[in-house]
Formats: sequence, structure tokens, C-alpha cells
Amino acid sequence: MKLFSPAKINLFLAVTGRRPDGYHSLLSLVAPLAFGDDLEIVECSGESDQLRCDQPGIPLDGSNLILKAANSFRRKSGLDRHFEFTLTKRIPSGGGFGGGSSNAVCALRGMNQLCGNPLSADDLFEVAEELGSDCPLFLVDGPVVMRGRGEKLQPAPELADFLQERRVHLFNPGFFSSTVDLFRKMAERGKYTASDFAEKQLEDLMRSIQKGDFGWTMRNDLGKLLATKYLFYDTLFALLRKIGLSECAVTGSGSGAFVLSRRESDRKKMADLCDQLLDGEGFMIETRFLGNKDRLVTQP
Ligand SMILES: C[C@@](CO)(OP(=O)(O)O)[C@H](O)COP(=O)(O)OP(=O)(O)OC[C@H]1O[C@@H](n2ccc(N)nc2=O)[C@H](O)[C@@H]1O
Ligand SMILES: Nc1ncnc2c1ncn2[C@@H]1O[C@H](COP(=O)(O)OP(=O)(O)O)[C@@H](O)[C@H]1O
Repeated sequence: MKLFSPAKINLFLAVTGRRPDGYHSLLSLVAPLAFGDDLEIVECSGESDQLRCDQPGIPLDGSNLILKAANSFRRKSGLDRHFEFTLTKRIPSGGGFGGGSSNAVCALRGMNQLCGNPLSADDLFEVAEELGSDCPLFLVDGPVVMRGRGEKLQPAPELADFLQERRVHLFNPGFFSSTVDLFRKMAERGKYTASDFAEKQLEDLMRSIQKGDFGWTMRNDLGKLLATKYLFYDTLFALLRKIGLSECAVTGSGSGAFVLSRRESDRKKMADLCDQLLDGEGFMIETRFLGNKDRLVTQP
């Protein structure tokens, strides 16, 4: 079975506090993209799972979220089945594009389908929640508001058609940003966005998206923190605004950033900026939001 494993971007991300379990409570609007990895899954007769990946640097041991998903699948379903996974990696690792989480959910859904769906939608959700804060959102396949540490989901299908009108440009600055380190820094600083204020801002953003205009309300608290370490972001966003592109932000805990635009002609301007600022270290990817008609299973 061949599956598409989409990347995501956080169009809004407020960190509203620290929970007793050490995780942070978030309010985020997340949307999957038509850009992503491919994952091929074949059931095998051996006693262990196999994982291959075309990209060096991606772990192939038990720390890979695909292999963690396979263990969780066996535990939850009670089935003793094993699989061969072939991952074609395009999503930059540590970019805030949710690559590992997306791969894990993709693997989970694929194994479930190959075995005749022993896990219900609720089971899949429970397993995804255990695998990582960013995993459950990949079970939605469209824009979604995320609360809690990422497990409280409110699908936002009313935004899908409006988002489809936007071109999405992803900036990969070419360095790894650690989610754990950034949240640790956040906790040390101890300053959070008031939850009521964040809810109101997100409401405004969602209303603006449905009016076709939303740049001014974009927010990412983790991105702001990252920008205190890497001056590159403030320069990038200031230059983008200067050429009329204000719908831009860091995604998740970085290092990736994105710009939304309407015109084909914007692409060249962004590519020039990317070359100028990243000096050949990173690259830009042009894509769009995942639409309702996009197929996640590319080949049964
Ligand atoms: C920041 C976000 C925003 O979408 O995206 P990425 O930048 O990773 O793509 C996510 O919350 C990342 O989710 P994910 O990468 O699955 O995080 P997890 O594996 O669950 O947690 C990694 C570590 O990050 C911290 N963490 C994560 C999520 C959260 N709500 N609060 C936290 O404090 C914890 O220290 C945890 O040990
Ligand atoms: N299938 C996977 N693909 C990419 N990274 C993975 C995978 N499984 C585990 N990882 C680990 O996850 C971390 C990066 O996570 P990733 O999902 O790519 O970025 P982010 O959390 O920034 O969205 C790295 O430490 C990497 O070693």
C-alpha cells in the first residue's frame, strides 16, 4: 500500500500556560499541505519490522515514530503482524512541519487498513495521542483547531475552500530546531499568552480567513522566541512585508517558516529573498493546502 504523508503548518499558535504534567497548553490552527512524504507499507512474514528511508539522518531504529506506531498498533490490536516500511522523505526534519508525526499516523492508518481495520476511529485517536502531541491532528485531513497539548481537536472544514485559494511557500532555513529545547526555554521564561485573549485572536483570524484577508492576525509564540536567537526571521518577515507579503510566520517550533500569497509573480520575489538571506543553506518549496479531493492512499 502506498500512502501520502502530508506536512502541516501552524497558521496560529499561542502557548497559554504550563500544565501539571509538564506539557504546555496550546491554542493552534493547523492545516495539512499537499507537500509531504511517501510511505509504502507491505506486510512481511518476519518477526520484526523493517524500515528503509532514502534520506540519511533519519533514525531507522526504535526511535523512529513509524516503528513506534507499529509497536503501538500490535499492542492495541492484539495482532502479531509485522511490516516493511519504505519512506521517501521530503519534509525537512526539525522544521516544524510535523514530518515524524505525520509519518506515524500514516503508518498507523496503513497497517490498520492492511489488517482489515481492527482499530476503530477512537482507538486510532488514542494511539495517536500516545505517540505525540502533534499526531492526532493528522487524523483530521483538513484544517483543525488544536487545544490542550494537541489532543483536543475541533475540525474547521469551513476554512478549507478559502485556504485552497492561497499559494503556500515554505522556507526551510536548513537547520534543525529542537521542539523540546524551545518549550524548555518557554518554561524558563514563564510568560504565556492569556487564554481568553488567544481565543479572541483566533476567532478574528478565522473570520478574516473567511473574508479572504488574514495576514495581520497571524501569531506564533514559539516563533517569537526562536526569533530572539536567530535574527534571520525578523529580517525575512520585514522584507516580505515590504513587498506586500504579510501572511507569514514560523511554523510550530521552527525552523521552517511559511508565506501565503495570491499571485504567481510573488514566487520570484520570494525565491530572490530566500537566496539573499539563506546564502544557499536552505531552500524554498511551493505548495498548497491539502484539499478535500486529495487522495491520501495513492495506490492500494
Ligand atoms: C510545537 C508543535 C506545534 O504543532 O509542533 P512541531 O514544531 O513539533 O512541528 C507541537 O506541539 C509539538 O508536538 P510533538 O513534536 O508531537 O511533541 P511531543 O513529542 O509530544 O513532545 C516533545 C516535547 O515538547 C514539549 N511539549 C510538546 C507539546 C506541548 N503541547 N507542550 C510541550 O511542552 C515537551 O517537553 C515534550 O517532551
Ligand atoms: N519518521 C520520522 N521522520 C522524521 N523524523 C523523525 C521520524 N521519526 C522520528 N523522528 C525524529 O523526530 C525529530 C524531528 O521531528 P520532525 O517531525 O521531523 O520535526 P518537527 O517536530 O519539527 O515537526 C528528529 O529528532 C527525528 O530524529
